[in-house]
This record gives sequence, C-alpha cells and structure tokens, in this order.
Amino acid sequence: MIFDLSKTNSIANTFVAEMRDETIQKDSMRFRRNLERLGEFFAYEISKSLTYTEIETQTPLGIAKSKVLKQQPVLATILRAGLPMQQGLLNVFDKADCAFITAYRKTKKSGDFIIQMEHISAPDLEGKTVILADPMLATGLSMVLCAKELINRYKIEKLHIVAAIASTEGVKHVRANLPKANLWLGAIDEEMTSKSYIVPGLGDAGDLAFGVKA
Ligand SMILES: O=P(O)(O)OC[C@H]1O[C@H](OP(=O)(O)OP(=O)(O)O)[C@H](O)[C@@H]1O
Ligand SMILES: O=c1cc[nH]c(=O)[nH]1
Ligand SMILES: [Mg+2]
Repeated sequence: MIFDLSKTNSIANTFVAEMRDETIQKDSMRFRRNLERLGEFFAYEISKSLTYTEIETQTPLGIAKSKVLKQQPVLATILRAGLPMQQGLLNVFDKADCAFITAYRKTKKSGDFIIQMEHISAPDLEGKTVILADPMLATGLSMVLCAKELINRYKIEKLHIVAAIASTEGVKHVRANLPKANLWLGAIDEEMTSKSYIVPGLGDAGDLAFGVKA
C-alpha cells in the first residue's frame, strides 16, 4: 500500500512546501518543526489502520464506551535526519517505545557511496507494529538495509515506512525488497542528481535540520 499525501488537498502539503522552499528551509527550527508536524499527521493517518479495543471509561456523570488503540507501535528512525519525524510520531503515539538506527551514506573516493550501518538500539520488536521514519527515500538503500536488519533480528508483525519525500526509484527499490511494508509518503519526485539527491526534493534533510555535516 502506498499513501501519497500530495494526492489529496490538506494542510500537511503546506508543511512539505515549506520544507522544500529554499528560503523558508533556512530556518532550521521551522524545518524541524515541519518534519515533526508531518510525523504527527502520518501518525494520525497510520492510526486509522491499527487495531482497537473497546473500553468503558467512568466520567463524572456516567460510563462512556470508547475504542482505544490495542497496542502502541514501536517508532524507529534512522539517525540523524529521522529524529524530528520520529518526535512527531511520538507526540501522537505518546506511550510508544522507540528504536534508533545509525546509518549514513559513506562516500568512496570514486564518488559512489555505500550505506554504513553501525548501531541499532531497539526494544524487543517481536509481534510489534513498527513505524520506520526517515525524511528522504532517495535510492532507498538506507531504508531497505535498516528495515531488513530489523526484520532479520525480530519477528515484526507489520512494518510501516514513513518519508517526507521519496524518489520514484526509491519507492521501486522498497517495493521490490519490502513488498509487505506500507509506505506513507509526503510526495514522490521523479528525478535524482548524479549524487542521488532527490530533484526537486529539498536538499540535505540532515544538514537542514541539524547543521552541515563536516
Ligand atoms: O535513500 P538513500 O539513497 O539511502 O538516501 C537517504 C538517506 O540519506 C539521508 O541520510 P544521510 O546519509 O545524509 O545522513 P544524515 O541523516 O546524517 O544526514 C536520509 O536521511 C536517508 O537516511
Ligand atoms: O535528496 C536527498 C537524498 C538523500 N538525503 C537527503 O537528505 N536528501
Ligand atoms: Mg540518514
């Protein structure tokens, strides 16, 4: 399943437009906050697909029946650019546990890059719904490598992948390698540069959120 936010009019598309805008994105606090707001929005959308259980709540005046989330998902992210979106997801799934994966593009002398995954810090994901967030799905190599590592380590019940901007190639790569995962995307862009940056994209999400990496 692919959910493409840009296909439906909503205020969330304004967050994506602000993140892309070369002037507005210079305000790193606003950039992070827009990623966070997008995380909140996707949390709400994903919540519609989760399982609920009926409870009775004692109000001051009587008993109310409500349907509440049966089990919190685990919120995973890829450092560092994924942190603000994960925070947005956590604002909504406010009792969720979190997982952190350290992975980055390591550029070789030739200009090619490999994805260097160094560390995973996660709770037990056995039988859990996992939401894995990273703002940029460019080649999709980081996402697939990290998701596969989680899947190999734990018997995950369901995987949701969240990205602010994806490339067509990245979506294809994820669909081919993680066919059971649901994809929640802010927008899908057609092109990439020779260095695999999404076009028009927004630039380097990690640098915009946290400063240019030396
Ligand atoms: O789909 P891919 O081609 O693998 O590229 C996407 C990855 O690149 C960015 O991270 P980056 O490696 O720049 O690290 P950062 O989060 O520290 O900026 C982004 O946040 C993804 O993790
Ligand atoms: O376009 C891209 C590709 C990878 N990482 C980013 O931050 N942006
Ligand atoms: Mg990264």
